Amino acid sequence: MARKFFVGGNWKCNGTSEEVKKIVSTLNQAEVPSEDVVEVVVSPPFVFLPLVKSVLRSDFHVAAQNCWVRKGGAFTGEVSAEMLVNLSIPWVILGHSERRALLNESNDFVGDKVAYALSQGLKVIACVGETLEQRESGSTVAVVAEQTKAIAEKISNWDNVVLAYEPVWAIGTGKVATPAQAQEVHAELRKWLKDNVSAEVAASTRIIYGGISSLLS
Ligand SMILES: O=C(CO)COP(=O)(O)O
Repeated sequence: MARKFFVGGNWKCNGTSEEVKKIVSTLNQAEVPSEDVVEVVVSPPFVFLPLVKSVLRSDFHVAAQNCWVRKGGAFTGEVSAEMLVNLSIPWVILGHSERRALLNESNDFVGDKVAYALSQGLKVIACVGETLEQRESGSTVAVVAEQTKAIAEKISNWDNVVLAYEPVWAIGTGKVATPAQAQEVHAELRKWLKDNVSAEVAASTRIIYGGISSLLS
């Protein structure tokens, strides 16, 4: 079966409620192919999730940008997977490079988060990607494979996972990966899934690119 296209917008830690409403109103007027062809998901900061969900067209969906690694409780400042499910937030981004780098989220921790979020019924956009230093030293494939392995070891069903290849050097830097550079790593990730998970998972898992596209430059 063909993989459905997936387009996501990560709004990061930006926006006011007025700005958020404006962006949603623009998105609501956009002409895009039907939901059967392309899934469109936007990811506002936590506090705007209910607002965005209430005004966003019904064929587009929302994603949280993070969630806690296990059941909620005494974890000040965190938001649990259960809370997202309770508010019918279908998606969550996990393992974003900004959180890996700035908040020291390890491969293991991200793997645990992905497993827990999936166990609660969330769909996960799991991010992997190498730094510029890692790319220049030739370890891109090893780095993304290690990050993917930490997830693969903890989950048994990939149906609700979208793998996002987001090279750190192309995130928020204005630098862009060429389509060929993105495709090369996507192919390696698909091969990794085939060799280490299964041919079915390799064929069905959507792998997307994150970072400013060279198509936009
Ligand atoms: O982080 C991103 C997607 O998750 C993309 O970031 P930029 O658009 O800032 O490069």
